[in-house]
Amino acid sequence: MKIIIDDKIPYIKGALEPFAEVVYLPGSQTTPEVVKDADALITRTRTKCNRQLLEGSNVKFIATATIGFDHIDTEYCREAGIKWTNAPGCNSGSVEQYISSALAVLSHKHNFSLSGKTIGIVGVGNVGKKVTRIAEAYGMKILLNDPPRERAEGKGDFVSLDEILEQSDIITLHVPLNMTGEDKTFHLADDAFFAKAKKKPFVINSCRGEVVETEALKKAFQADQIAGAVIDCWENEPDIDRELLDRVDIATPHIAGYSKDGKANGTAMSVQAVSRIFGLGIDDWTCQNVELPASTEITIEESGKSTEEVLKEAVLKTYDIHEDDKRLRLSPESFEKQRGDYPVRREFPVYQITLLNSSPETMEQLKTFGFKTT
Ligand SMILES: NC(=O)C1=CN([C@@H]2O[C@H](COP(=O)(O)OP(=O)(O)OC[C@H]3O[C@@H](n4cnc5c(N)ncnc54)[C@H](O)[C@@H]3O)[C@@H](O)[C@H]2O)C=CC1
Ligand SMILES: O=C(O)C(=O)[C@H](O)COP(=O)(O)O
Repeated sequence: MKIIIDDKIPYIKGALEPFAEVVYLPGSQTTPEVVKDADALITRTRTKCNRQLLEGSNVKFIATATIGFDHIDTEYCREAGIKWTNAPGCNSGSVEQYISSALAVLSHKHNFSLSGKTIGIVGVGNVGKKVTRIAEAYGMKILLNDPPRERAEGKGDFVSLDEILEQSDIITLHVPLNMTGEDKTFHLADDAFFAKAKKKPFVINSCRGEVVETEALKKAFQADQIAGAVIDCWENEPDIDRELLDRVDIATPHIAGYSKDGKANGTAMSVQAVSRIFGLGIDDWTCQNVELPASTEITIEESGKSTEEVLKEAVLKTYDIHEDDKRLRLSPESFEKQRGDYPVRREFPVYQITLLNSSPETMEQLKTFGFKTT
């Protein structure tokens, strides 16, 4: 058996070598010639798994170590009898941390409290649910939009996209990239979307670049329809629009999901999937030696601070989104390299917080974020 693995997938070396010939390659070098005699691919968003790559090959199974699977032509795979899987939820905690940090930085930069502001969450799956949790802890009012869930589960608390646009101070997008169909999300944020945004909101896109139409977003800035934007996912990555880069509040190179925890989950889920499909007997394989930051202990003095201030301080001590923003602005041409060389980031549950002069309410909300507390 031969398995081709993207060489930017961490912690995987040695896992499959006892069962197969394993070849590690950059996503860009995963060509039709290379995959011709492979049985399985373990891949990332950078490899388009379509007819052009796969036709006439031996590939029977593709595991992508990511949540999104818009790089897999699922219709072609069905026709060709190629099974595939993604890694649902693997880095949703990382995106939650990214949004927590982005909200903290926006509120500092524009001098407003998150508490009492209305956040519209579009797409309420693994990521959207976690963002709901942290937004509630910050004291925000929540509006949820998810038509597929609404159809399946009933109206419940869901609202229309128009209501989100009319009432939100901040809108954050967490939908998959759907190119067509009833739930199309390609250019979901277009001219009409921004024209309906009544409260001049901040817009956050950490799902897929193509969900927001770049020209429409630039026009929305010019027309003063939005207060600002946070962009992690861009159209035409890695060749991103420089004018947009200059306009947005926070710009990052598609790294919202790049905590080590998220990467390790994606790797483990992919290895386990290959094991199940080919009967390798390592269905419970997990990653070893996931790096920790220099310190996982945080001490915060609560006196004189609101719960929101303490939460923002705690979040920024684990992950300050400014660092990613600075690197991208300094060197937008090295977008892909910055992703490949991404520093160690760990999610909230690895951190122990000591809160001095603590209030029960703040302790409770720190726990909601997933911190260990004393
Ligand atoms: N920037 C990054 O590093 C990362 C980006 N992502 C992106 O975020 C997306 C969401 O991730 P998850 O929440 O884990 O996925 P998920 O599949 O758990 O949830 C997506 C939700 O969006 C809903 N949805 C689908 N079409 C919709 C529409 N037209 N309008 C409103 N809601 C709609 C679905 O019903 C579902 O509840 C992924 O598909 C991926 O593209 C995910 C992880 C990391
Ligand atoms: O999981 C997803 O979906 C993502 O967008 C990933 O964080 C992207 O990771 P790469 O596959 O591009 O490394």
